[in-house]
Amino acid sequence: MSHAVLACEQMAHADRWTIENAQIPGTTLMENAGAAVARAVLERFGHARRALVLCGPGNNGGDGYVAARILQESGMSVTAYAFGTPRGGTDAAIARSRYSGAVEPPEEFEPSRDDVVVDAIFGAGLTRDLPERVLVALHKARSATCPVVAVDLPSGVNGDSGADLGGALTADVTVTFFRKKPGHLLFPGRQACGEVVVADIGVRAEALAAKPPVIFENVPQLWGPVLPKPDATWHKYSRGHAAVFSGGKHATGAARLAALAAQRTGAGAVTILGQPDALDIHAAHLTSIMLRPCAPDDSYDRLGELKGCRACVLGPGFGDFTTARRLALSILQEADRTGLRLVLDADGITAFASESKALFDVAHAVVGQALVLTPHEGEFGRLFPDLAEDRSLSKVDKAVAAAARANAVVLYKGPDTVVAAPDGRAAINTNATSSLATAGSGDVLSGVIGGLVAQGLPLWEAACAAAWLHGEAGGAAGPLAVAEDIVARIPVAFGLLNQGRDTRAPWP
Ligand SMILES: NC(=O)C1=CN([C@@H]2O[C@H](COP(=O)(O)OP(=O)(O)OC[C@H]3O[C@@H](n4cnc5c(N)ncnc54)[C@H](OP(=O)(O)O)[C@@H]3O)[C@@H](O)[C@H]2O)[C@@H](O)CC1
Ligand SMILES: Nc1ncnc2c1ncn2[C@@H]1O[C@H](COP(=O)(O)OP(=O)(O)O)[C@@H](O)[C@H]1O
Ligand SMILES: [K+]
Repeated sequence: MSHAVLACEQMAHADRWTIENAQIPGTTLMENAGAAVARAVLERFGHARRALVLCGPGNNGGDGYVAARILQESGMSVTAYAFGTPRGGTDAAIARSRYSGAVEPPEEFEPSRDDVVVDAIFGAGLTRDLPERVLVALHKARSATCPVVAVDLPSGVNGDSGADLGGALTADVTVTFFRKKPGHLLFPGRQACGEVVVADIGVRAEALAAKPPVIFENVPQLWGPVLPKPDATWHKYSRGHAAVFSGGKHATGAARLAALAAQRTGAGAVTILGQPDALDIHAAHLTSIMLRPCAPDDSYDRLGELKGCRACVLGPGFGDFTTARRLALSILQEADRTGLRLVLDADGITAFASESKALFDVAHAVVGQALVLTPHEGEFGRLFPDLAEDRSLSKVDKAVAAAARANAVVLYKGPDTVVAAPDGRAAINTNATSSLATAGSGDVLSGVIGGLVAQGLPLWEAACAAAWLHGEAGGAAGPLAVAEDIVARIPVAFGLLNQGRDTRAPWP
């Protein structure tokens, strides 16, 4: 199955391309779409007393009328409810005319618990808030607590952003066509969709050749091929050396979590840099991680003394904004010479809240890329306030714009983490669990990224892989996981990949 995700506009283009170039009529695509919806209803809710099909005026409603016809032919008791009339001559009007069963006005819609509701009011063509009569019907369906099958998207969910324009139902199943859209993966859309079934309706993949997709669901196919492969000639430094900057003596835990995570991710050597009193605390907790003193006014050249160090993590528990800015800027200024890459997280991001231009300027001066930013919602707003506030942008749009502005890979955290690259690629992570919502979990993630970058992974792939592994480890650690448990499960997550046992995301 393809893991490309299409914007609604790209989907409409693929539909048109298929109709024009593959000579497949729009009515055939609609037949196939409606048949896929009917199949989902029959497979899951074929025992329902009645199928009540809510049909809008556009092609989404057209799919609904096709499904209504097929459900009726299969012996179910079916009633359609018309929310507007398809324009004459459209595919939807043809679908409407081929359905010979009952069509009632919305006011007649009275669902009960034993029914199944098919929501085919609006899909990709949703342009404005839902009209009152639609809201009333959706409210009735919600109150009836009957199962809901949504066509393409629950009506009210924006296919590009996942925003709920108001009142969308929470479906049990959403049947979409050809490829997923961002709205299926971004919250709150993801929650409204329930299980997402992607149906092949005959739309041709060649339709995407001229402009290949740049948004993906974050699955191992994206980055599996660049994961480090064991090599018999390895030594610890050639495997990859990562450095983590520690906070002061009362804030050492975050750096320790990041360092342990980098180590569990496969970095052959990990060093924590910090002030001597902080290192004393680390020394009491750590064995195989190296410690190296580094005073606030030390030149960053100390990093140059770290053999083969390719990645450093700056920010978790760091506390000192002035030093964070000085270190980050000097690491980036020297990045072309040293090859060192910077994962800037937490306090390292906040340190640039009112001085982001200085960071972006040095990041742009690097040949290639040297910076990964890992903001959560609050940190994102500190670095990119205008993007954060722009309600016309989806989370993917925001992350992509931020990545281009900062010349950085931006991993925008949350239950629907988006990883964007300056060239416009974006992956939406779906392999995560709410057990990751625990203090220190983000520190673990920055360490996983640092560990993968230290092993030579390109930055976007490293961040995507890290989001996936972090989610997998969090899942393995269970609902009451604490950050230490997530670190401990990273090898389990890796093992799953290496053994190709992950059935949700087939290994290439
Ligand atoms: N060949 C294809 O393309 C295929 C497409 N397929 C299916 O088509 C769906 C997309 O179809 P679509 O473009 O017709 O949009 P759709 O979601 O039905 O809504 C448009 C209608 O609703 C109206 N309207 C919108 N918002 C409104 C609001 N808030 N309140 C009130 N009215 C509102 C809008 O009116 P207008 O804005 O023009 O005034 C227009 O009349 C897609 O999701 C998939 O299910 C499949 O069959 C496979 C083949
Ligand atoms: N409900 C959730 N579902 C999935 N992932 C989550 C959820 N809540 C938080 N996360 C993930 O957990 C991590 C939390 O990071 P962060 O907010 O920086 O925490 P901390 O600063 O305490 O380490 C992020 O990777 C985020 O994407
Ligand atoms: K719908």
